[in-house]
Amino acid sequence: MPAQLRQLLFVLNPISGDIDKTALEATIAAYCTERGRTATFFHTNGHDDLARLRRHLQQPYDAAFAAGGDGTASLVAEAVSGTSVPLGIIPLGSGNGLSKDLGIPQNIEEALRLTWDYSLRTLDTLRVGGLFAAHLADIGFNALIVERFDQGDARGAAAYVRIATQEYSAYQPATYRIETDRETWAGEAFMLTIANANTFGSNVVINPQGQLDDGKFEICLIAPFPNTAAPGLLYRLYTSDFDASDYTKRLQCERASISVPGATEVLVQLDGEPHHLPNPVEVEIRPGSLRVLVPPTAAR
Ligand SMILES: Nc1ncnc2c1ncn2[C@@H]1O[C@H](COP(=O)(O)OP(=O)(O)OP(=O)(O)O)[C@@H](O)[C@H]1O
Repeated sequence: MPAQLRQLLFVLNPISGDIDKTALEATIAAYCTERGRTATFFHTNGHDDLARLRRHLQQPYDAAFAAGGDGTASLVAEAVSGTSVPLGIIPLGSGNGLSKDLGIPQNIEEALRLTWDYSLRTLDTLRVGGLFAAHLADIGFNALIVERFDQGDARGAAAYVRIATQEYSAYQPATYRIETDRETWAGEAFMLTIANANTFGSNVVINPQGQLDDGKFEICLIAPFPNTAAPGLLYRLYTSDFDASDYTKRLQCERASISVPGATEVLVQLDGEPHHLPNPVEVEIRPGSLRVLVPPTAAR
C-alpha cells in the first residue's frame, strides 16, 4: 500500500480549457473530506504564480495537484521539482498532454482517485534556455501557433486549428544548426520538438517510444514539405508512425545547443507557453527530478 496522502494542495487555474470551475472547489473539498483528506486551494493569477506557489509550498503538503491544463501542470511541476512533494494532475485544460502521456484519467472524479489510490513515478525534466519544461517544447511552426493562440482571447482546440490553418500558407521555415552530445545536424525545418514525452494534447504522437524517465530527450525534426505531402504526414503523426515519413528525423541526446544563424532570439514554446529565448537555445535533461502520482494500472 502506498503512503496515505493527507494534506493536499490543489492549484486551480480559473481560465484553463475554457471550463467552468465554479463548482470544482466544493466538489474536490467534499471528495477529500469524505476520505479523511484535507484539501487546500491555491488560485493562479497568470502573473507571479511560480514565486507565490513556491512560498506557499513551504507549508508541509503530501502532494500538490494541478487542476488545469499543461501550463498549470508545468507550473506545479516546476514548483515541486527537486523536492519530495509529488505532482498530481486533475486534467482541466484544452489539451492535457502530460496527463494523457502518464495514463491519468481525463474524467475529474476518476483523476481524483489519485488522492488515495496511486503509484509514484520519478520523471526527468528539461531545462530549455534555462527555463523549466516537463513535457514538450518546440521551435518553428507550432511555437508560432502557440504564441498567436496565447495572444488571442479564444481557447480550446478549435481556436488552435483555426490559427494553424490561417498561418500555414505564409509560414517560412528557418534554418537551424543543432549540436548534441552525440552528433551535429544542420538544415531547414518546418518545426523541431524537444521531447521529454511522446504525445501532444492534440493526440499528435511526435516522439513514439520516447520515455519520460530514460535520462534522455529527443529532438524531433519535421523538414519543410510540399502541400501534397501534408495529409500523409498528418496521418503518420496521428498513428505513431513519425519515423516512417520522408520528412522526419529524430536525434536522441542528453544535451543540445540549437541555433538559428543570424537570429538574436528564438521563439520557443515550453509546455504550451511561448517564450523568446536568447540564440542559441541550450537544452539539457535533468534526470529523475520530478515525482508524479499515476494510477497504479499506468505505473511501469
Ligand atoms: N487567473 C488567471 N487569469 C488569466 N490567465 C491565467 C490565470 N491563471 C493562469 N493563467 C494562464 O493560464 C495559462 C495556462 O493555462 P493551461 O495551459 O493550464 O490551460 P490550457 O491552455 O487551456 O490547456 P492546455 O495547455 O492543456 O492546452 C498560462 O498562460 C497562465 O499564465
